[in-house]
Amino acid sequence: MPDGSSARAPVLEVRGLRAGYGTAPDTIRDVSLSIEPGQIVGLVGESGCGKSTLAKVVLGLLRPREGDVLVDGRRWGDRSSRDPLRSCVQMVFQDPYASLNPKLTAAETVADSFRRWKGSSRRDALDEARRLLDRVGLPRTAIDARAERLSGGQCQRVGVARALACEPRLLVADEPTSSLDVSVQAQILNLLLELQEGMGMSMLLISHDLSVIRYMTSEAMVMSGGAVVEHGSTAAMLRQPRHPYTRTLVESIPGQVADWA
Ligand SMILES: Nc1ncnc2c1ncn2[C@@H]1O[C@H](COP(=O)(O)OP(=O)(O)OP(=O)(O)O)[C@@H](O)[C@H]1O
Repeated sequence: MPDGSSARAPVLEVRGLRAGYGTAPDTIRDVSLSIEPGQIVGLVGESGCGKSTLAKVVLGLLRPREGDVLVDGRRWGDRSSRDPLRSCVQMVFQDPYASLNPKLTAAETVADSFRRWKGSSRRDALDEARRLLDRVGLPRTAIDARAERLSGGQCQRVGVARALACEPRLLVADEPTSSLDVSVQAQILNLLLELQEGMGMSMLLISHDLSVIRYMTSEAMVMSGGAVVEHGSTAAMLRQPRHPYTRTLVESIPGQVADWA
């Protein structure tokens, strides 16, 4: 390209997005962002500012009122369940217990994904699931245990493996560690980093915890009241927040900011 920039399309491009529920006013407005291949972008903001709403639009679960969502340069418009783009964007949920069927084993849960997205036979899907669960660090003894018997961290590893079964281009992780014990949070964040590096996957990481955003991302955006109020280098944003809301956010955790300085 003449300007020397990469010829590869961003994995996710969101332009001028406006979205909301029913007849209520817009929940999010004028949201634009771009995520390059292999990049993790952080999204932070107060409760109710519209982070999950943006995630729903990116996942194709909520139709935007205005604007475009492109995945790998292709319009994310048709919400048909057969749309191959659906498999390109996967989600890791906040509450790993609630997101799994408690009666299915870890292997059965992930095998379901292989059958659904790759059309694998039951036996092949279980083999593939066991290999993937091993890769995400689930202990062998837990692979054939029902989800209801697993710890929160183990359930989240199953949730991650389930999302990875279709080799997504983009993982949307909505508060993936906020319901886990502090001791387990770092393990799951490191797992996500390892997988992102190993698979070249991109990630939109949603968190209200600035230390998580700091640890995981080099670029982040801050939302407030449904709009993006700051967007840029994570380190610069934490050192010198420009928007009053970002300043409030950073100042509310003085101990952590001092550690990062
Ligand atoms: N299904 C829905 N129907 C109607 N309103 C909704 C729906 N889901 C969310 N909202 C509203 O949209 C606004 C934004 O919610 P959203 O879940 O996107 O915020 P959030 O930033 O993810 O919050 P949190 O950090 O608490 O998860 C809130 O006022 C919420 O009540």
